[in-house]
Amino acid sequence: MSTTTDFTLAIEGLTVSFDGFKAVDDLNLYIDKNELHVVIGPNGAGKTTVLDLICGKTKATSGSIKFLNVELTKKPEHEIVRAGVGRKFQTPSIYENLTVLENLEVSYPEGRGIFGSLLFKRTPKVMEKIHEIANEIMLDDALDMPAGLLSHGQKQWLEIGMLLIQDPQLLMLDEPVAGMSVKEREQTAVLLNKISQGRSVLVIEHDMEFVERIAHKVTVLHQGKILAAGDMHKVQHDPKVVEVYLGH
Ligand SMILES: Nc1ncnc2c1ncn2[C@@H]1O[C@H](COP(=O)(O)OP(=O)(O)OP(=O)(O)O)[C@@H](O)[C@H]1O
Repeated sequence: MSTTTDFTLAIEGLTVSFDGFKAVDDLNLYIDKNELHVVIGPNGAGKTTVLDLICGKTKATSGSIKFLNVELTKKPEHEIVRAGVGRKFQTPSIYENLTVLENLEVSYPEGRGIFGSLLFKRTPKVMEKIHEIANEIMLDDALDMPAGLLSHGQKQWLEIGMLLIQDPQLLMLDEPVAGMSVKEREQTAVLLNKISQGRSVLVIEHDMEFVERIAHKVTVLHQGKILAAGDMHKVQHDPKVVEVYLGH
């Protein structure tokens, strides 16, 4: 049996109040290495707030977030990123005027962002990593293309690549397939499956067909609390989940 210390992410008793309103209320959530965990739930359930708490954008009122056994709740956002937590927001934040290759290059840990990259050397090690990631995100044929010309789905993959190149141990994605075509959704499912190998992935998603394809475990949030948790089959057939979420 796993103990708390074996988990990549162990959240216990996590609570945040906004003017007395508990957006997240005494949450416990554990994610293993190689696990792709999906959080679902109705609008306003607290899903985005959980990601905000993990990445340090919002500070917890009480409770604990342990990442690889290190307490995150008191750390500033940049230290949490450096510790190995990557987060992708819904709208991609890529550099549209730079090529795919340059976008990956500026995201390389020693690239130090867009200004540092002026002094940055394209060593064989860096180029190898860029090609490896480009291949993984299905953009190896588009390396010299300005990112602004990519399709919506490809822009999302590029941003995932920009996180992967930093080799995070926990990757968090907020509605990764919103606005994607059917084919892009299928390709994204394969991609997420691949990138969960060797790390932990936490996804917020509303598209249940997609959740069914990717989730190893599902947590259903409702009014800041866990309504149900377990594998997809279990939560899908939970009468409480059907009542507040899936039945609508
Ligand atoms: N900084 C904040 N100040 C005040 N209230 C907030 C703040 N952040 C979130 N909330 C409230 O907390 C609740 C949970 O919001 P959250 O965005 O986490 O829900 P969600 O499950 O992600 O919803 P959706 O599916 O619509 O994105 C909402 O009622 C929201 O208005």
